Amino acid sequence: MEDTISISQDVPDLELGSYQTEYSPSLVEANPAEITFENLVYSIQLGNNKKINFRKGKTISEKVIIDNITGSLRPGRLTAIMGPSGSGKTSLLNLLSGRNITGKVSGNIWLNGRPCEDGALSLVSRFISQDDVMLPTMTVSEIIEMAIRFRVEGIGEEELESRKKHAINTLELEKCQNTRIGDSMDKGVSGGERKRTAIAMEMATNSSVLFLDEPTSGLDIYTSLLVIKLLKKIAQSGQTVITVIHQPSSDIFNLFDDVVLLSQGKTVYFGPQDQIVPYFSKIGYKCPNYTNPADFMFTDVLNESGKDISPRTSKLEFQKELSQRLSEEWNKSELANSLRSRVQNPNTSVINESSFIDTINSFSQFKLLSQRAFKNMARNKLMVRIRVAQSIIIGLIFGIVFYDSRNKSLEVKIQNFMGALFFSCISQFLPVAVNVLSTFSTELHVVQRELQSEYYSLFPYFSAKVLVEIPLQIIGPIIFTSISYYMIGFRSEFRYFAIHACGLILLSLNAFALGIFTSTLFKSITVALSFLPMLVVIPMIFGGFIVNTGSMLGWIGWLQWTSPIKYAFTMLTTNQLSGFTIDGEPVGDEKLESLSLGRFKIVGCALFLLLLFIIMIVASYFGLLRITSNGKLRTKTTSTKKKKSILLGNPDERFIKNHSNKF
Ligand SMILES: Nc1ncnc2c1ncn2[C@@H]1O[C@H](COP(=O)(O)OP(=O)(O)OP(=O)(O)O)[C@@H](O)[C@H]1O
Repeated sequence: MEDTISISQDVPDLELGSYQTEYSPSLVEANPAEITFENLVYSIQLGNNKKINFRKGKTISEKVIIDNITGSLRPGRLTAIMGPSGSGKTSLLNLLSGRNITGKVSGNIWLNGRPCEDGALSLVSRFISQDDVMLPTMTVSEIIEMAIRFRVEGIGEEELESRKKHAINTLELEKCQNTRIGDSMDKGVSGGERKRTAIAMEMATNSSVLFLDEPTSGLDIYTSLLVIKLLKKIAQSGQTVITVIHQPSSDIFNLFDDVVLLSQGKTVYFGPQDQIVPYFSKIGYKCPNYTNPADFMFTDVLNESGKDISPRTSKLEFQKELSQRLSEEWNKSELANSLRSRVQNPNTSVINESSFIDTINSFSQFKLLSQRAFKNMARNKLMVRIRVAQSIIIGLIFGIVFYDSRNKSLEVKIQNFMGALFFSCISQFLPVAVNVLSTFSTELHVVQRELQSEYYSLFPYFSAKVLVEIPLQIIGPIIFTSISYYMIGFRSEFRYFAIHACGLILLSLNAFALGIFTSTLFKSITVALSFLPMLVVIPMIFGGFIVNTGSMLGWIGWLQWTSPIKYAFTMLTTNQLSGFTIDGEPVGDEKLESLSLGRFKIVGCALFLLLLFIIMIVASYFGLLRITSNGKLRTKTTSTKKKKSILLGNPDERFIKNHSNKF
């Protein structure tokens, strides 16, 4: 291994710091990958927020975000995508990597000449997004370790430790490696440390292509330089590295091999970094000596003072005209011609299996995710304590309010029993659904990000989540029943107690599934929380206590059979009243009949509760699938197997003619 890193002949000799002797990004030999694309257009429908162009009197229903971009991103080179805010940098990165796409896409993308405009690039690339959400209960070291374990099947402890150490040292995370990520309520690592952890997660494993969306935002100048130098080193190891960057310092700017400059979704420059100043000088924008070229581009080129623009022109129109003019200049240039010719003659070297991002098998994913979920739950003490405290406090309140109802007069006893049974059901339904909804919605952001990065797939995650949460949904009703049951004075034999607890456990599981399902219906937790009462009120009304379900109109009465509260209430009531006699009078059965709870008894109701739970869990899974696959490119070839076979196959016909000797 080298002792020092020589960045490049033509960049300043910058000190890399101590990490350079320890870190080698070439953990796995990268397959050279050239990404070429032609006439890429990405537009979105404006939906209800249609924009009216008053001057022309037309309604614009479509916004063009990426406007006809052609280019090539080469292996062994570090490419920066730059441009003013809103110019389409992130959209271009997403489009190329096949992530977060919600609009219409046209044009072609190739990897070594193989078509991959259907998001196939995600199979060979890692993506470090701006959004660095992570599980707040995990430490920096655990997060990096988890990322490696998800990527490398059966990794040995020694290799794991060495990769983790490399990543931690490289991103200078030693000081905070045992600190939890934290969140707004429970402060953990700083913003910059969190960002570096997100980068370290992806850097601990290798691939042919690395996309980064503003990896230096929130970092100080020193750390930003450190990160870009690391990217340079990774590029030099043969990978194709593409990063979106905002206002780089001149030291950082000089480290880039290629620069893509965008304005209003159009290409203004796409070529070698060292040609950008001569190019703009040639078209009339001379960069003064000792000025950071990046600053010059932003202030003098992309925002030139509008001296030759009519005063009546709005800023937006001025920007549009300027972008149009600069992009026309670009299209006429020699550099653009050579870029187009490169796109027509790409590197067509063979792509092999080792280029694909590794993920461990589904069973290993499930095991890892279960361990993580257990750890997360154990550390999320507040939520566990709230759930246990809720059961204790509500159990005590019920016990006190309905205390010793067994020894009251018959009317009072029946009235108290009914009230206690119904509200026991409510107490194990409503709070559970709300708790699950609020905690799961927060976790969902992390899961979405990890699914997008393809650490694991949804099924192992979901199975692990359900498996780990079930014990908590069982403990709550058991605590509640243990406290309240005998205080209220329900039937004393153990089997009645057990049936009572079982009914509440099944109901609590239904509430858990409803909470997850509701969180998959909406993107915003606020909207989901506002919608939840409706999903809870209906089962309550049809629960068999508030309204006599036998007296309901037929066309609406069927709703009672969708209410888990109804089944649990019927189960609990039948358990207490069935066969209950006073002086040989079947008082209990008469009361049961008058309630018109239907023909299902204890076992039938338990089975229906189980069935509703399964239906709701399956619905939650598909709900999750819907929201987590939102934004992935969905076009003609959707299956991963098919995408892989295209990448492993021959290049596009048009390149075979040009490159008959290249593969
Ligand atoms: N799904 C979408 N719906 C509506 N507008 C969108 C959508 N995606 C992108 N845009 C718009 O497209 C433009 C480009 O967005 P993009 O995020 O790519 O810009 P950017 O150059 O990365 O900006 P920044 O530097 O501020 O992150 C913006 O005007 C943005 O509002």
